[in-house]
Amino acid sequence: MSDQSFQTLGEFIIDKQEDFMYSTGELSRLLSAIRLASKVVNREVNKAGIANIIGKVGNENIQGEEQQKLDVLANEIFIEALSQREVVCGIASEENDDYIEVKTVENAHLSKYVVLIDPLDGSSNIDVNVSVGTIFSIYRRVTEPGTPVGLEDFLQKGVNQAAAGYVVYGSSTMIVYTTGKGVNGFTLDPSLGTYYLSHPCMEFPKTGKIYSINEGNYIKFPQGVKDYIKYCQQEEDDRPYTSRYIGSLVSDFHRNMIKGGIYIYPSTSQSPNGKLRLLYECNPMAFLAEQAGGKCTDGFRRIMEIEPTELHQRVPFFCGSTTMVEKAEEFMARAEKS
Ligand SMILES: O=P(O)(O)OC[C@H]1O[C@](O)(COP(=O)(O)O)[C@@H](O)[C@@H]1O
Ligand SMILES: [Mg+2]
Ligand SMILES: [Mg+2]
Repeated sequence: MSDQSFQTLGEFIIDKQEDFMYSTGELSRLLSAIRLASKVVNREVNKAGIANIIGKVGNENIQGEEQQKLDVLANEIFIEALSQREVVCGIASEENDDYIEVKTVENAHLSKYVVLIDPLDGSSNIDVNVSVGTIFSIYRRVTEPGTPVGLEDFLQKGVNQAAAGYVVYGSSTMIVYTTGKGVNGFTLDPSLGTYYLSHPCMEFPKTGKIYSINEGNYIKFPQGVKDYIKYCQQEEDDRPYTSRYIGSLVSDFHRNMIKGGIYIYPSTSQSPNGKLRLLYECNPMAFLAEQAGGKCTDGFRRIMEIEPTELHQRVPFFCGSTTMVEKAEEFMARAEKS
């Protein structure tokens, strides 16, 4: 089957506009801006070793993490692409302390969308040529278009997302996203610079044999997580499961969605809310997981029902094949009672 027979992402975005009765095309233009930015980041990631974009910049972001050069570059590329078009009125990013009100183009304040991004996910893997990603979450603002953007436009429950997705810069580069009508994946043909629909209607297998967790933190994990890891390693039924942990949320999630599996970043004795950020890591992945028939909780509560209180707040994260997440929750509830 030649490239031409695959639907392009551009065609798909336009076609799917009809799904929304009163569509103005604004969301389509916003998704197209993300598509463009992902190609620019892809070009930089592919030549990272020879383009002096490996290593640290020497600053810390608001999370207290040392920023990698590619964190900063990817952040600039996405903010540039989004703020040069009248598609968003506000942007929040892992790499910016506060949200940005877009004033670079005349009518940006009339836009009804805000975007939250993790411009480069899996930063610890940049220097070692292991796949990394970008994560995005899109909301309709709650304040009136034409009025100043406010924090309340960003601090919305995940259930309010208009769209969410990720880009994985791996052996091939893919965009995977949802607008609440299923999950579709598109592969970039670098020779043409075009994304093609390669993974229509992606679905999490109901169960799987892969568990993804940083076992190096084992002693700091809650008892319920320790018990679940033991369960995964027992020789019984279809177990032991296989342990796979890339250390890039996007890549671990992507593999588990295709093969069946669970990714866990729990609370630890040091960080009671774990590491991952609710608004631009957990909510978008939860929206995708649920749209693909999977499940996503903090071990007890549905991630997308959590009421956000801060832009960079963290939550424990259990995400993947429904049966596996429910089993992990069983161990969490049991440990909680004992
Ligand atoms: O090294 P750890 O503690 O296991 O953390 C790895 C996790 O942290 C992250 O790198 C956090 O994301 P960022 O790289 O965007 O900060 C996830 O992608 C990954 O799953
Ligand atoms: Mg991340
Ligand atoms: Mg990041």
